[in-house]
Amino acid sequence: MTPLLEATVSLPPRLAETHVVVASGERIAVIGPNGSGKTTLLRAIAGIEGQSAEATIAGEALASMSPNRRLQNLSFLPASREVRWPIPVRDVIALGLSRPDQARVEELLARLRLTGLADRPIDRLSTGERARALLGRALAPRPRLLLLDEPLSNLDPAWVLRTLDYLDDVARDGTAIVMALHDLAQLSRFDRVWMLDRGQMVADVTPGELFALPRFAEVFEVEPDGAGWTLSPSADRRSSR
Ligand SMILES: Nc1ncnc2c1ncn2[C@@H]1O[C@H](COP(=O)(O)OP(=O)(O)OP(=O)(O)O)[C@@H](O)[C@H]1O
Repeated sequence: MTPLLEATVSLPPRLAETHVVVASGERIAVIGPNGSGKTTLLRAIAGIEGQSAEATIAGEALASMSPNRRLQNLSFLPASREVRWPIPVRDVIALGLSRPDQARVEELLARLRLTGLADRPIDRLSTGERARALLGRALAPRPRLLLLDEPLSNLDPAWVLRTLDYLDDVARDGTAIVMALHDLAQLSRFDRVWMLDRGQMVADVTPGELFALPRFAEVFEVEPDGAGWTLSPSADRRSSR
Protein backbone atom coordinates (compact mmCIF):
# COMPACT_ATOMS: atom_id res chain seq x y z
CA MET A 1 0.00 0.00 0.00
CA THR A 2 1.34 3.48 -0.87
CA PRO A 3 1.66 5.59 2.28
CA LEU A 4 -0.14 8.92 2.20
CA LEU A 5 2.95 10.94 3.09
CA GLU A 6 6.55 9.93 2.68
CA ALA A 7 9.20 12.57 3.30
CA THR A 8 12.90 12.91 4.02
CA VAL A 9 13.74 16.24 5.57
CA SER A 10 16.94 17.78 6.81
CA LEU A 11 17.80 21.30 7.96
CA PRO A 12 21.09 21.13 9.85
CA PRO A 13 21.83 22.19 12.52
CA ARG A 14 18.17 22.70 13.47
CA LEU A 15 16.93 19.33 12.19
CA ALA A 16 18.94 16.19 11.46
CA GLU A 17 17.92 14.07 8.48
CA THR A 18 14.56 12.54 9.31
CA HIS A 19 12.45 10.10 7.33
CA VAL A 20 8.70 10.08 8.01
CA VAL A 21 5.90 7.87 6.70
CA VAL A 22 2.27 8.63 7.49
CA ALA A 23 -0.85 6.65 6.56
CA SER A 24 -4.27 8.10 5.69
CA GLY A 25 -6.33 8.85 8.79
CA GLU A 26 -3.37 8.62 11.19
CA ARG A 27 -3.19 11.09 14.07
CA ILE A 28 0.40 11.89 15.03
CA ALA A 29 1.50 14.13 17.89
CA VAL A 30 4.87 15.87 17.57
CA ILE A 31 6.29 16.58 21.01
CA GLY A 32 9.54 17.88 22.45
CA PRO A 33 10.87 20.66 24.66
CA ASN A 34 11.03 24.28 23.48
CA GLY A 35 13.47 24.60 20.62
CA SER A 36 13.64 20.84 19.92
CA GLY A 37 12.55 21.27 16.30
CA LYS A 38 8.77 20.64 16.15
CA THR A 39 7.97 23.72 14.07
CA THR A 40 11.05 23.17 11.92
CA LEU A 41 9.97 19.59 11.18
CA LEU A 42 6.42 20.64 10.20
CA ARG A 43 7.70 23.50 8.04
CA ALA A 44 10.28 21.25 6.40
CA ILE A 45 7.66 18.62 5.53
CA ALA A 46 5.45 21.37 4.08
CA GLY A 47 8.43 22.56 2.01
CA ILE A 48 8.23 26.05 3.53
CA GLU A 49 11.86 26.03 4.71
CA GLY A 50 13.93 26.24 1.54
CA GLN A 51 14.27 23.13 -0.58
CA SER A 52 14.70 20.85 2.41
CA ALA A 53 11.80 18.52 1.75
CA GLU A 54 11.58 15.51 -0.48
CA ALA A 55 7.95 14.86 0.19
CA THR A 56 5.33 12.88 -1.68
CA ILE A 57 1.62 12.78 -0.97
CA ALA A 58 -0.07 9.66 -2.38
CA GLY A 59 3.03 9.18 -4.51
CA GLU A 60 2.96 12.71 -6.02
CA ALA A 61 5.85 15.10 -5.32
CA LEU A 62 4.66 18.01 -3.20
CA ALA A 63 7.23 20.36 -4.72
CA SER A 64 5.82 20.00 -8.25
CA MET A 65 2.12 20.42 -7.38
CA SER A 66 0.21 23.44 -8.66
CA PRO A 67 -1.03 25.79 -5.88
CA ASN A 68 -4.59 24.43 -6.24
CA ARG A 69 -3.50 20.82 -6.16
CA ARG A 70 -1.37 21.59 -3.11
CA LEU A 71 -4.40 23.11 -1.33
CA GLN A 72 -6.34 19.89 -1.89
CA ASN A 73 -3.48 17.80 -0.55
CA LEU A 74 -1.95 19.74 2.31
CA SER A 75 -2.88 22.41 4.84
CA PHE A 76 -0.30 23.93 7.16
CA LEU A 77 -1.47 25.88 10.22
CA PRO A 78 1.35 28.05 11.61
CA ALA A 79 1.72 28.53 15.35
CA SER A 80 1.36 32.30 15.08
CA ARG A 81 -2.15 33.66 15.56
CA GLU A 82 -1.14 37.09 14.36
CA VAL A 83 -3.18 38.44 11.43
CA ARG A 84 -2.65 42.07 10.55
CA TRP A 85 -5.26 42.51 7.84
CA PRO A 86 -8.90 43.32 8.66
CA ILE A 87 -10.35 40.42 6.66
CA PRO A 88 -13.83 39.16 7.69
CA VAL A 89 -13.76 35.72 9.32
CA ARG A 90 -15.84 34.10 6.55
CA ASP A 91 -13.35 35.36 3.93
CA VAL A 92 -10.40 34.04 5.94
CA ILE A 93 -11.98 30.58 5.92
CA ALA A 94 -12.78 30.88 2.20
CA LEU A 95 -9.09 31.63 1.51
CA GLY A 96 -8.35 27.98 2.32
CA LEU A 97 -10.50 26.75 -0.57
CA SER A 98 -9.26 26.04 -4.07
CA ARG A 99 -12.62 27.20 -5.52
CA PRO A 100 -15.59 29.12 -4.04
CA ASP A 101 -17.84 26.95 -1.85
CA GLN A 102 -20.19 28.99 0.34
CA ALA A 103 -21.86 25.91 1.83
CA ARG A 104 -18.49 24.64 3.07
CA VAL A 105 -17.70 28.03 4.64
CA GLU A 106 -21.07 28.07 6.45
CA GLU A 107 -20.54 24.49 7.64
CA LEU A 108 -17.16 25.39 9.15
CA LEU A 109 -18.50 28.59 10.72
CA ALA A 110 -21.25 26.55 12.40
CA ARG A 111 -18.98 23.72 13.56
CA LEU A 112 -16.45 26.20 14.98
CA ARG A 113 -19.29 28.31 16.46
CA LEU A 114 -18.13 31.38 14.57
CA THR A 115 -21.37 32.13 12.69
CA GLY A 116 -22.08 35.15 14.93
CA LEU A 117 -18.58 36.50 14.22
CA ALA A 118 -18.51 35.66 10.50
CA ASP A 119 -18.54 39.26 9.28
CA ARG A 120 -16.18 40.63 11.89
CA PRO A 121 -12.57 41.40 10.76
CA ILE A 122 -10.30 38.69 12.10
CA ASP A 123 -7.95 41.22 13.72
CA ARG A 124 -10.83 42.16 16.04
CA LEU A 125 -11.32 38.66 17.51
CA SER A 126 -9.93 37.29 20.75
CA THR A 127 -6.82 35.10 20.39
CA GLY A 128 -8.79 31.88 20.90
CA GLU A 129 -11.50 32.95 18.43
CA ARG A 130 -8.79 33.80 15.91
CA ALA A 131 -7.21 30.38 16.49
CA ARG A 132 -10.56 28.76 15.62
CA ALA A 133 -10.96 30.87 12.48
CA LEU A 134 -7.44 29.98 11.28
CA LEU A 135 -8.10 26.30 11.98
CA GLY A 136 -11.26 26.67 9.87
CA ARG A 137 -9.16 27.98 7.01
CA ALA A 138 -6.80 24.98 7.30
CA LEU A 139 -9.69 22.49 7.39
CA ALA A 140 -11.71 24.15 4.60
CA PRO A 141 -10.31 22.26 1.58
CA ARG A 142 -10.61 18.84 3.27
CA PRO A 143 -6.92 18.19 2.58
CA ARG A 144 -5.41 14.71 2.68
CA LEU A 145 -2.80 15.90 5.18
CA LEU A 146 -3.07 18.48 7.95
CA LEU A 147 0.13 19.87 9.49
CA LEU A 148 -0.93 21.78 12.59
CA ASP A 149 1.51 23.74 14.74
CA GLU A 150 0.12 23.93 18.26
CA PRO A 151 -3.54 24.31 17.25
CA LEU A 152 -4.68 23.81 20.86
CA SER A 153 -2.72 26.69 22.40
CA ASN A 154 -4.92 29.67 23.36
CA LEU A 155 -8.03 27.45 23.48
CA ASP A 156 -10.08 27.10 26.66
CA PRO A 157 -10.57 23.53 28.04
CA ALA A 158 -13.92 23.01 26.28
CA TRP A 159 -12.50 24.17 22.94
CA VAL A 160 -9.47 21.90 23.34
CA LEU A 161 -11.86 18.94 23.62
CA ARG A 162 -14.19 20.14 20.85
CA THR A 163 -11.21 20.66 18.53
CA LEU A 164 -9.85 17.18 19.26
CA ASP A 165 -13.32 15.71 18.61
CA TYR A 166 -13.51 17.59 15.31
CA LEU A 167 -10.06 16.38 14.30
CA ASP A 168 -11.07 12.79 15.16
CA ASP A 169 -13.99 13.16 12.72
CA VAL A 170 -11.64 14.57 10.08
CA ALA A 171 -9.21 11.66 10.59
CA ARG A 172 -12.06 9.13 10.34
CA ASP A 173 -12.78 10.61 6.90
CA GLY A 174 -9.19 9.74 5.90
CA THR A 175 -7.24 12.95 6.52
CA ALA A 176 -3.89 12.37 8.24
CA ILE A 177 -3.07 14.79 11.06
CA VAL A 178 0.42 15.67 12.22
CA MET A 179 0.21 18.08 15.14
CA ALA A 180 2.80 19.76 17.36
CA LEU A 181 1.63 20.08 20.93
CA HIS A 182 2.86 20.72 24.46
CA ASP A 183 -0.07 19.36 26.46
CA LEU A 184 1.03 15.78 27.12
CA ALA A 185 -2.33 15.08 28.78
CA GLN A 186 -3.89 14.94 25.30
CA LEU A 187 -1.55 12.27 23.91
CA SER A 188 -4.04 9.42 24.38
CA ARG A 189 -6.04 11.01 21.54
CA PHE A 190 -3.28 10.16 19.02
CA ASP A 191 -2.21 6.97 17.26
CA ARG A 192 1.51 7.77 17.32
CA VAL A 193 3.94 10.17 18.96
CA TRP A 194 7.12 11.58 17.44
CA MET A 195 9.42 12.86 20.19
CA LEU A 196 12.08 15.37 19.21
CA ASP A 197 15.20 16.30 21.12
CA ARG A 198 17.72 18.88 19.91
CA GLY A 199 16.73 18.53 16.27
CA GLN A 200 16.53 14.72 16.21
CA MET A 201 13.52 12.45 16.23
CA VAL A 202 14.38 10.18 19.15
CA ALA A 203 11.14 8.18 19.42
CA ASP A 204 8.31 7.11 17.13
CA VAL A 205 6.01 5.19 19.48
CA THR A 206 2.41 4.80 20.60
CA PRO A 207 1.26 7.10 23.43
CA GLY A 208 1.11 4.08 25.77
CA GLU A 209 4.78 3.29 25.13
CA LEU A 210 6.05 6.84 25.56
CA PHE A 211 6.10 7.39 29.32
CA ALA A 212 7.88 4.06 29.93
CA LEU A 213 10.84 5.18 27.81
CA PRO A 214 13.81 6.24 29.97
CA ARG A 215 14.49 8.78 27.21
CA PHE A 216 11.17 10.53 27.97
CA ALA A 217 12.24 11.85 31.39
CA GLU A 218 15.67 12.70 30.03
CA VAL A 219 14.28 14.76 27.15
CA PHE A 220 11.51 16.54 29.03
CA GLU A 221 13.26 16.75 32.43
CA VAL A 222 9.99 15.89 34.14
CA GLU A 223 8.46 12.74 35.57
CA PRO A 224 4.82 11.76 36.04
CA ASP A 225 3.67 12.62 39.56
CA GLY A 226 0.09 11.63 40.34
CA ALA A 227 -2.13 13.65 38.03
CA GLY A 228 0.67 16.07 37.08
CA TRP A 229 4.40 16.38 36.58
CA THR A 230 7.43 17.05 38.71
CA LEU A 231 10.91 18.18 37.65
CA SER A 232 13.17 15.13 37.35
CA PRO A 233 16.25 15.03 39.62
CA SER A 234 18.50 15.44 36.58
CA ALA A 235 16.67 18.58 35.36
CA ASP A 236 18.87 21.62 34.61
CA ARG A 237 21.96 19.44 34.21
CA ARG A 238 21.67 19.38 30.44
CA SER A 239 24.10 21.84 28.95
CA SER A 240 21.98 23.37 26.20
CA ARG A 241 18.88 24.34 28.20
N1 LIG B 1 14.57 31.08 11.33
C1 LIG B 1 15.44 30.44 12.10
N2 LIG B 1 16.77 30.50 11.85
C2 LIG B 1 17.68 29.86 12.59
N3 LIG B 1 17.34 29.08 13.66
C3 LIG B 1 16.03 28.99 13.96
C4 LIG B 1 15.03 29.65 13.20
N4 LIG B 1 13.81 29.35 13.75
C5 LIG B 1 14.08 28.55 14.80
N5 LIG B 1 15.40 28.33 14.92
C6 LIG B 1 16.06 27.47 15.92
O1 LIG B 1 15.81 26.12 15.55
C7 LIG B 1 15.60 25.33 16.70
C8 LIG B 1 14.25 24.63 16.59
O2 LIG B 1 13.22 25.62 16.63
P1 LIG B 1 11.70 25.23 16.49
O3 LIG B 1 10.92 26.49 16.37
O4 LIG B 1 11.54 24.21 15.43
O5 LIG B 1 11.43 24.53 17.91
P2 LIG B 1 10.06 24.04 18.57
O6 LIG B 1 10.30 22.64 19.03
O7 LIG B 1 8.93 24.27 17.65
O8 LIG B 1 10.00 24.99 19.84
P3 LIG B 1 8.78 25.63 20.69
O9 LIG B 1 8.24 24.53 21.56
O10 LIG B 1 9.50 26.68 21.51
O11 LIG B 1 7.79 26.20 19.74
C9 LIG B 1 15.72 26.26 17.90
O12 LIG B 1 17.00 26.12 18.44
C10 LIG B 1 15.51 27.63 17.31
O13 LIG B 1 16.23 28.59 18.06
